[in-house]
Amino acid sequence: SLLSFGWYCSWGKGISRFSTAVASEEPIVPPVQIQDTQLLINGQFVDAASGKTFPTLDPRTGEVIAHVAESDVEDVNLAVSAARKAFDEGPWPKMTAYKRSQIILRFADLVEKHSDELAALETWNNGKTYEQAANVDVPMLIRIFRYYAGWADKIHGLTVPADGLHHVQTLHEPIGVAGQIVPWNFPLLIYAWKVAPALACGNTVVLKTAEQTPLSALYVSKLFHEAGLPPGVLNVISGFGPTSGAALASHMDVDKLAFTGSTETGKIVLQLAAKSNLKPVTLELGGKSPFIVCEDADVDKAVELAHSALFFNQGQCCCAGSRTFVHERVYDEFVEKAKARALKRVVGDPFKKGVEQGPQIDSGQFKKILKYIRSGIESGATLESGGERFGSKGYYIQPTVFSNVQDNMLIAKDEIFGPVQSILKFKDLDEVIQRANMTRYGLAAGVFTQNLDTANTMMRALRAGTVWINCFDVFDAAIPFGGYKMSGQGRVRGIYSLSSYLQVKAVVTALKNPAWL
Ligand SMILES: NC(=O)c1ccc[n+]([C@@H]2O[C@H](COP(=O)([O-])OP(=O)(O)OC[C@H]3O[C@@H](n4cnc5c(N)ncnc54)[C@H](O)[C@@H]3O)[C@@H](O)[C@H]2O)c1
Repeated sequence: SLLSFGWYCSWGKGISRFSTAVASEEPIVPPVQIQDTQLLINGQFVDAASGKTFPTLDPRTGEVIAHVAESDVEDVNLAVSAARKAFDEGPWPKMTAYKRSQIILRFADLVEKHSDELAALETWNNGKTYEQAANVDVPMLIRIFRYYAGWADKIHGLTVPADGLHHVQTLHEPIGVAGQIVPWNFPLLIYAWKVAPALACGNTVVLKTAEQTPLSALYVSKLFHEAGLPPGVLNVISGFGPTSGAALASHMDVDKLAFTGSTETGKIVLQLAAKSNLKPVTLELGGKSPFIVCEDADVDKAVELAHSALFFNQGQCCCAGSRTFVHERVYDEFVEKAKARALKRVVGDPFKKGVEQGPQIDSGQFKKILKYIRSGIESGATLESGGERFGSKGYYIQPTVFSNVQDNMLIAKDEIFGPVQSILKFKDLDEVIQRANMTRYGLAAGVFTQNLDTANTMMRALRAGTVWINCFDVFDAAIPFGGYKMSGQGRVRGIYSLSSYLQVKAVVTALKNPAWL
């Protein structure tokens, strides 16, 4: 399907020229019309109650793509009451699980049909490469919805052998209205991680998109209604965190809150939930994940994986392998090759075939990343490649590699969320385990070794929600994902996500004659 876009290959020939000059070329015109810019409440697209809108920008240029309705407290109230009514009175939680799963499957089929447009919209609004949006983000969204559609009719309780004259059973019921707040780095993928399990379990949803990337969630949610989703079951609002997001987190009629974003905002929403109705909260937050290359690792493979572990999605991944620990025996070779690989990385218009890296999401992130790069230089790390903006337009940053990074430098401690690789040297396993764990985060870790004993030790010793061994960024629908420590609470994906969208009700019935229990 990539080749079906004539424009996609129209720049022709070599991609090498793009690695030096993006600014001199006009951005490729995305092959998609923007239709949905209002709030989706109770199955209808509506303006914000205030009539306010805000611009959503193209990260390639900083120019306005569209003006989008800006929700605030009043709109959140409307969306929550639509979701409440759909839960309390509507058909969704009461229909057979099989029927729910059929609607979700129909939705996945519709997304598949529209996947080219959807990928283009995601690239336009986010800056990620079209190749990634089309081959990773959209197919994964489809896969996640099909996976949870499969769960819908396999959720059931237990019969419990309690002491005494009682028949005891548990009912696994939907929790009610789920409030969901998502970030901008994987707008569609994180939408899927949140919406799919919530709906499969029979809940209703109010989802607030990130202010940088409101468009793709509106597009797919319209398709959901075409697939037969009853009105009010899935409400999608665009808007800002401190207004709309905070109103959702503190709403008395929201029964559960799921948040993905920064650790700082995670703390805020947890407080808002506690101060209002004590709604349970799941949090997927930031990370500073170690990627550990042991002395026996295949260096070429490790270089390539370490490169993609950090630079994938412009370095804007919560689980980015942002501390590359390399054993001293292979360190020099690794640094040379990591630098060479970064210098080869193709930066340019994300719609162009062969481009590996597009722009960062916005000017705030762009400036923050450049500041961290300056801090790396000032604190004495060795700048091996990159270090500056790329081109003169938009939010592109050169693939940047630092070696000689020390644990106490800011670039080794803070989540940079950009294309900046920090390479640190280590001597032995106990030392690297201790240093890898010396962080407030605990989202993921990568280990590169051919020694089974080393792998077994590391997988147990590393305090992280995911340990990838000789691989990285494997995001299957069935694999649970979440953080230790300040990287979050709870898990998304897989069977583990279901429990955060279910209540367990114990039903105890007195028995007259226990003989047949
Ligand atoms: N662990 C994961 O699965 C995962 C996945 C993706 C991103 N992330 C993290 O997300 C962060 C990047 O995303 P971001 O910059 O959009 O994060 P952010 O915390 O600034 O924003 C995330 C969402 O929270 C909303 N928000 C902001 N302030 C709020 C408030 N006071 N009340 C309620 N909602 C509020 C925003 O509008 C947005 O929708 C990174 O730290 C990254 O590691 C984590």
